[in-house]
Amino acid sequence: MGTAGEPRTAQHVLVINAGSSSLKYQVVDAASGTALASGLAERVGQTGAVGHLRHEVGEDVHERELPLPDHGAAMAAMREAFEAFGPELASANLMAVGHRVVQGGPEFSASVRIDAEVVAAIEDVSDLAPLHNPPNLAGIRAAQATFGDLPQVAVFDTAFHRSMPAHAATYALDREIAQAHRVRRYGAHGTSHQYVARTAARELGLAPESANLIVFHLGNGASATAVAGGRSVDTSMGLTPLEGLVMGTRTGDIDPAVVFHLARTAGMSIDEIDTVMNRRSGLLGLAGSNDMRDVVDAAEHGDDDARLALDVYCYRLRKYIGAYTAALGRVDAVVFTAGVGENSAPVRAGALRGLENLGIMLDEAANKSVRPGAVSCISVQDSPVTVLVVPTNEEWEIAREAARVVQAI
Ligand SMILES: Nc1ncnc2c1ncn2[C@@H]1O[C@H](COP(=O)(O)OP(=O)(O)O)[C@@H](O)[C@H]1O
Ligand SMILES: CC(=O)OP(=O)(O)O
Ligand SMILES: [Mg+2]
Repeated sequence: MGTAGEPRTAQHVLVINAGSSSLKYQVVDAASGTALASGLAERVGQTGAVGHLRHEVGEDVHERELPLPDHGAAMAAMREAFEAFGPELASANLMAVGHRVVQGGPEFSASVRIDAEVVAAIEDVSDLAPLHNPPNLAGIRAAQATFGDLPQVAVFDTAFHRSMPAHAATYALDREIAQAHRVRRYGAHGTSHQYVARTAARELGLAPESANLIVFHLGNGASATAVAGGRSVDTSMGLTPLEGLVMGTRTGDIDPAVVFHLARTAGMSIDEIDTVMNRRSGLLGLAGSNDMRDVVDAAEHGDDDARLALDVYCYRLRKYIGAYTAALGRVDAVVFTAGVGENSAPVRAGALRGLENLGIMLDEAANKSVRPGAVSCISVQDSPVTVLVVPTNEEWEIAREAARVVQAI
């Protein structure tokens, strides 16, 4: 993160990422990526829990407990924190509010200025990202009420993946049913994949239009994207962010018949199965924690459940490397990003184990000495496929998109 107190330009964007029980925010200079302030409101709308707000300006951290019954209250608390601790949030030095929106559906292939029609369209596709879009919309409404004088821009997780060819986006499901209900692969994390792909191409000395990459965004949610010539040509998340890789609490790929089986033989309702597969599975379901640090630690101390969870997680990554190598034909680099991808050497090593025949040769020492926050090359010098760790910066990408949309108007 950069420092406060730099000269004010007209490039400052307030970036909002509203999750189901949280509100993350940053004021970012779209031109430089410098974050002037950032914060996190947690336990939003959780009955019986007291909310928590953490507001950071440079080195200063301000924390506070207070009731946060909804995203409107979180937005108000954020505004109070800016008033008390800075920086000033006047429209004179803020050009836009940029919102992360996970699902843009078939409608949106690029970022847009938010108006009533856009809000209605985001609402219309909420059933395609039931865990993500409703809180994203709550964040938009709260920001409109609080910062009505500023342009608001929606930046969609799905937009980068709209370039996917039909053969990657189409499920072999009854065509009429699929069309009637807009069932196809949409993907997610596109803002991160786009930022990381561009940064990786630069690191490789390639023009973005000529880089072929396999990008792994491994956070709490996790996804892989095959990037050909700078464009997404396949991605592991599908209709919703449940498909694909093993995640903190989500199953990723699973036989859909598991749903019928649990409904018929365990008597579980669709909502119960949804909750199990989205919130109680993945690393949490296999090893008792959704935090990869706990899982690696337990595995290293001989815990068999954690060992298996780690093996399942890494094996899934290896399978996607094989699949996307076939999809791309030529791979310039495999790229790791987000919380797990940037920080976990054992996961990166596990994902790349035994792939020398695909031209992927890890430098074990470089893998173990990756500096947090820096772009690193972790393959041996003559590895045909380069392996990179690239810190993601979704907030900067959202700020750039918001600035671009506002300047184009
Ligand atoms: N040193 C580390 N080793 C392994 N995993 C880590 C480390 N630091 C963070 N993580 C993982 O990163 C995850 C969060 O990643 P992040 O990209 O911040 O996710 P999200 O944006 O989805 O909340 C945590 O759940 C944790 O498992
Ligand atoms: C789409 C998605 O999974 O997002 P997150 O990783 O923020 O949960
Ligand atoms: Mg994230």
